[in-house]
Amino acid sequence: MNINGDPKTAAAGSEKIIRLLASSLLPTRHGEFRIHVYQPVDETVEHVALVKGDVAGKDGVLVRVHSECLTGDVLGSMRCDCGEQLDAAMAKIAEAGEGMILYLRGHEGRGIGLANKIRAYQLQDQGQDTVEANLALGLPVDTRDYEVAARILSHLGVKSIRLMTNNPRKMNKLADYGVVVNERIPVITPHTPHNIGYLRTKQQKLGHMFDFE
Ligand SMILES: Nc1nc2c(ncn2[C@@H]2O[C@H](COP(=O)(O)OP(=O)(O)OP(=O)(O)O)[C@@H](O)[C@H]2O)c(=O)[nH]1
Ligand SMILES: [Zn+2]
Repeated sequence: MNINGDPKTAAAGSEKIIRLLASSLLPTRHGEFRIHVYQPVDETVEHVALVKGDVAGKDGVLVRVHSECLTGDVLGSMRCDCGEQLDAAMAKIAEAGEGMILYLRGHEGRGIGLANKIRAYQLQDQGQDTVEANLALGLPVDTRDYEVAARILSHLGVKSIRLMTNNPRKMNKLADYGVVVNERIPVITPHTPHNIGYLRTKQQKLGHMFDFE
Protein backbone atom coordinates (compact mmCIF):
# COMPACT_ATOMS: atom_id res chain seq x y z
CA MET A 1 0.00 0.00 0.00
CA ASN A 2 1.11 3.55 -0.68
CA ILE A 3 0.92 5.43 2.59
CA ASN A 4 1.81 8.97 1.75
CA GLY A 5 0.38 9.30 -1.67
CA ASP A 6 3.37 9.23 -3.93
CA PRO A 7 1.76 10.09 -7.30
CA LYS A 8 4.23 7.83 -9.12
CA THR A 9 2.74 4.74 -7.53
CA ALA A 10 -0.78 6.16 -7.57
CA ALA A 11 -1.13 5.20 -11.20
CA ALA A 12 -0.18 1.61 -10.49
CA GLY A 13 -3.56 0.57 -9.10
CA SER A 14 -7.02 1.86 -8.38
CA GLU A 15 -6.47 1.92 -4.61
CA LYS A 16 -7.37 5.16 -2.88
CA ILE A 17 -4.18 6.80 -1.65
CA ILE A 18 -4.30 8.67 1.61
CA ARG A 19 -2.04 11.30 3.11
CA LEU A 20 -1.57 11.88 6.81
CA LEU A 21 -1.90 15.67 7.10
CA ALA A 22 -1.56 16.31 10.83
CA SER A 23 -1.50 14.66 14.26
CA SER A 24 -1.77 15.85 17.82
CA LEU A 25 -2.88 14.87 21.29
CA LEU A 26 -6.58 15.50 21.96
CA PRO A 27 -7.87 15.53 25.53
CA THR A 28 -11.61 14.70 25.53
CA ARG A 29 -14.46 13.98 27.97
CA HIS A 30 -13.35 10.36 27.55
CA GLY A 31 -9.72 10.99 28.32
CA GLU A 32 -6.75 11.56 26.10
CA PHE A 33 -6.72 10.43 22.47
CA ARG A 34 -4.38 11.11 19.59
CA ILE A 35 -6.06 12.71 16.58
CA HIS A 36 -4.82 12.09 13.05
CA VAL A 37 -6.22 13.92 10.02
CA TYR A 38 -6.13 12.08 6.70
CA GLN A 39 -6.99 13.16 3.20
CA PRO A 40 -7.24 11.05 0.07
CA VAL A 41 -5.11 12.31 -2.77
CA ASP A 42 -7.06 14.52 -5.21
CA GLU A 43 -9.88 15.01 -2.69
CA THR A 44 -10.62 17.90 -0.34
CA VAL A 45 -12.44 15.95 2.36
CA GLU A 46 -10.56 15.47 5.66
CA HIS A 47 -11.17 12.33 7.72
CA VAL A 48 -10.27 11.75 11.35
CA ALA A 49 -8.75 8.85 13.24
CA LEU A 50 -9.09 9.27 16.98
CA VAL A 51 -6.76 6.78 18.56
CA LYS A 52 -6.26 5.63 22.12
CA GLY A 53 -3.30 3.49 23.07
CA ASP A 54 -0.80 1.75 20.86
CA VAL A 55 -2.73 -0.05 18.13
CA ALA A 56 0.09 -0.77 15.70
CA GLY A 57 0.60 -4.47 15.06
CA LYS A 58 -2.39 -5.38 17.19
CA ASP A 59 -5.21 -7.83 16.58
CA GLY A 60 -8.81 -7.33 17.66
CA VAL A 61 -8.55 -3.55 18.02
CA LEU A 62 -11.81 -1.96 19.16
CA VAL A 63 -12.95 0.27 16.27
CA ARG A 64 -15.95 2.47 15.58
CA VAL A 65 -16.26 3.50 11.93
CA HIS A 66 -18.58 6.48 12.31
CA SER A 67 -20.38 8.32 9.52
CA GLU A 68 -20.46 12.06 9.97
CA CYS A 69 -23.83 13.32 11.23
CA LEU A 70 -23.70 17.03 12.01
CA THR A 71 -27.21 17.09 13.46
CA GLY A 72 -26.69 14.08 15.72
CA ASP A 73 -22.99 14.34 16.59
CA VAL A 74 -22.76 18.10 17.13
CA LEU A 75 -26.24 19.52 17.56
CA GLY A 76 -27.68 16.82 19.80
CA SER A 77 -30.48 15.84 17.41
CA MET A 78 -32.73 13.10 18.68
CA ARG A 79 -33.95 12.09 15.23
CA CYS A 80 -31.15 9.54 15.00
CA ASP A 81 -28.83 7.59 17.29
CA CYS A 82 -25.50 8.89 15.89
CA GLY A 83 -24.46 11.24 18.68
CA GLU A 84 -25.12 8.72 21.40
CA GLN A 85 -23.40 5.97 19.46
CA LEU A 86 -20.30 8.11 19.09
CA ASP A 87 -20.29 8.91 22.79
CA ALA A 88 -20.86 5.25 23.74
CA ALA A 89 -18.06 4.11 21.44
CA MET A 90 -15.60 6.62 22.90
CA ALA A 91 -16.59 5.56 26.41
CA LYS A 92 -16.00 1.89 25.53
CA ILE A 93 -12.60 2.64 24.04
CA ALA A 94 -11.69 4.69 27.11
CA GLU A 95 -12.70 1.80 29.35
CA ALA A 96 -10.67 -0.65 27.29
CA GLY A 97 -7.71 1.75 27.21
CA GLU A 98 -7.18 1.07 23.51
CA GLY A 99 -9.06 1.51 20.26
CA MET A 100 -10.09 4.08 17.71
CA ILE A 101 -12.86 6.06 16.14
CA LEU A 102 -12.65 6.55 12.40
CA TYR A 103 -14.78 9.61 11.75
CA LEU A 104 -15.68 9.62 8.09
CA ARG A 105 -16.59 12.93 6.53
CA GLY A 106 -18.57 12.99 3.31
CA HIS A 107 -20.84 10.30 4.73
CA GLU A 108 -23.44 12.79 5.91
CA GLY A 109 -26.98 11.56 5.23
CA ARG A 110 -25.61 8.15 4.17
CA GLY A 111 -23.78 9.98 1.41
CA ILE A 112 -26.45 12.41 0.15
CA GLY A 113 -25.12 15.41 2.08
CA LEU A 114 -26.56 17.67 4.73
CA ALA A 115 -29.08 19.67 2.72
CA ASN A 116 -30.54 16.55 1.17
CA LYS A 117 -30.73 14.87 4.57
CA ILE A 118 -32.71 17.83 5.87
CA ARG A 119 -34.97 17.63 2.80
CA ALA A 120 -35.44 13.96 3.66
CA TYR A 121 -36.35 14.91 7.25
CA GLN A 122 -39.05 17.19 5.87
CA LEU A 123 -40.53 14.26 3.94
CA GLN A 124 -40.26 12.07 7.04
CA ASP A 125 -42.31 14.66 8.91
CA GLN A 126 -44.97 14.09 6.26
CA GLY A 127 -45.04 10.35 6.91
CA GLN A 128 -42.28 8.80 4.80
CA ASP A 129 -39.64 6.64 6.41
CA THR A 130 -35.89 7.24 6.14
CA VAL A 131 -35.54 4.98 3.08
CA GLU A 132 -38.66 6.18 1.22
CA ALA A 133 -37.65 9.82 1.73
CA ASN A 134 -34.29 9.37 -0.05
CA LEU A 135 -35.99 7.58 -2.92
CA ALA A 136 -38.71 10.24 -3.18
CA LEU A 137 -35.95 12.81 -3.63
CA GLY A 138 -34.53 10.75 -6.47
CA LEU A 139 -31.47 9.92 -4.37
CA PRO A 140 -29.81 6.62 -3.49
CA VAL A 141 -30.49 5.08 -0.09
CA ASP A 142 -26.84 4.61 0.84
CA THR A 143 -23.76 5.60 -1.18
CA ARG A 144 -21.20 5.30 1.60
CA ASP A 145 -17.83 3.85 0.70
CA TYR A 146 -15.39 2.50 3.29
CA GLU A 147 -12.13 2.31 1.38
CA VAL A 148 -10.60 5.26 3.21
CA ALA A 149 -11.34 3.54 6.54
CA ALA A 150 -9.52 0.45 5.35
CA ARG A 151 -6.53 2.51 4.21
CA ILE A 152 -6.31 4.37 7.53
CA LEU A 153 -6.43 1.11 9.49
CA SER A 154 -3.67 -0.23 7.34
CA HIS A 155 -1.59 2.94 7.71
CA LEU A 156 -1.88 2.70 11.47
CA GLY A 157 -0.72 -0.91 11.36
CA VAL A 158 -3.93 -2.44 12.71
CA LYS A 159 -4.04 -6.15 11.90
CA SER A 160 -7.65 -6.97 12.74
CA ILE A 161 -10.58 -5.26 14.40
CA ARG A 162 -13.61 -5.70 16.61
CA LEU A 163 -16.13 -3.40 14.93
CA MET A 164 -18.67 -1.47 16.97
CA THR A 165 -21.77 -1.32 14.76
CA ASN A 166 -25.31 -2.59 14.39
CA ASN A 167 -24.93 -2.70 10.63
CA PRO A 168 -23.60 -6.02 9.29
CA ARG A 169 -23.28 -4.49 5.81
CA LYS A 170 -20.61 -2.17 7.17
CA MET A 171 -18.59 -5.22 8.23
CA ASN A 172 -18.93 -6.72 4.78
CA LYS A 173 -17.98 -3.49 3.00
CA LEU A 174 -14.83 -3.17 5.15
CA ALA A 175 -13.98 -6.81 4.54
CA ASP A 176 -14.27 -6.16 0.79
CA TYR A 177 -11.38 -3.70 1.22
CA GLY A 178 -9.29 -6.26 3.07
CA VAL A 179 -10.08 -5.35 6.67
CA VAL A 180 -10.12 -8.39 8.94
CA VAL A 181 -13.17 -8.06 11.19
CA ASN A 182 -13.00 -10.58 14.03
CA GLU A 183 -16.19 -9.60 15.76
CA ARG A 184 -19.18 -7.25 15.64
CA ILE A 185 -19.91 -5.41 18.87
CA PRO A 186 -23.43 -3.89 19.02
CA VAL A 187 -23.76 -0.16 19.81
CA ILE A 188 -27.29 0.04 21.13
CA THR A 189 -28.44 3.35 22.58
CA PRO A 190 -31.76 3.97 24.33
CA HIS A 191 -34.58 4.62 21.87
CA THR A 192 -36.86 7.63 22.26
CA PRO A 193 -40.20 8.65 20.74
CA HIS A 194 -38.16 10.80 18.32
CA ASN A 195 -35.98 8.03 16.90
CA ILE A 196 -37.98 4.82 17.34
CA GLY A 197 -39.45 4.96 13.81
CA TYR A 198 -36.01 5.61 12.37
CA LEU A 199 -34.48 2.70 14.27
CA ARG A 200 -37.30 0.34 13.25
CA THR A 201 -36.85 1.26 9.59
CA LYS A 202 -33.11 0.62 9.86
CA GLN A 203 -33.88 -2.79 11.36
CA GLN A 204 -36.57 -3.71 8.82
CA LYS A 205 -35.19 -2.21 5.60
CA LEU A 206 -31.45 -1.72 6.09
CA GLY A 207 -30.52 -4.91 7.93
CA HIS A 208 -29.48 -3.29 11.22
CA MET A 209 -29.45 -5.62 14.18
CA PHE A 210 -31.50 -4.34 17.11
CA ASP A 211 -33.58 -6.09 19.73
CA PHE A 212 -36.53 -3.93 20.65
CA GLU A 213 -38.11 -4.91 23.89
N1 LIG B 1 -30.51 10.08 4.32
C1 LIG B 1 -30.64 10.04 5.64
N2 LIG B 1 -29.51 9.91 6.38
C2 LIG B 1 -29.65 9.85 7.71
C3 LIG B 1 -30.90 9.95 8.35
N3 LIG B 1 -30.70 9.89 9.67
C4 LIG B 1 -29.36 9.78 9.86
N4 LIG B 1 -28.73 9.74 8.68
C5 LIG B 1 -27.30 9.57 8.38
O1 LIG B 1 -27.00 8.23 8.52
C6 LIG B 1 -25.63 8.07 8.82
C7 LIG B 1 -25.51 6.99 9.88
O2 LIG B 1 -26.01 5.83 9.33
P1 LIG B 1 -26.94 4.83 10.10
O3 LIG B 1 -27.78 4.13 9.06
O4 LIG B 1 -27.70 5.55 11.20
O5 LIG B 1 -26.00 3.83 10.83
P2 LIG B 1 -24.76 3.01 10.25
O6 LIG B 1 -23.57 3.90 10.24
O7 LIG B 1 -25.12 2.35 8.95
O8 LIG B 1 -24.63 1.84 11.30
P3 LIG B 1 -24.11 1.87 12.81
O9 LIG B 1 -22.66 1.52 12.74
O10 LIG B 1 -24.90 0.84 13.52
O11 LIG B 1 -24.34 3.26 13.33
C8 LIG B 1 -25.13 9.44 9.26
O12 LIG B 1 -24.27 9.93 8.23
C9 LIG B 1 -26.39 10.29 9.31
O13 LIG B 1 -26.16 11.61 8.85
C10 LIG B 1 -32.07 10.08 7.54
O14 LIG B 1 -33.20 10.10 7.99
N5 LIG B 1 -31.88 10.13 6.18
ZN1 LIG C 1 -27.44 10.86 12.79
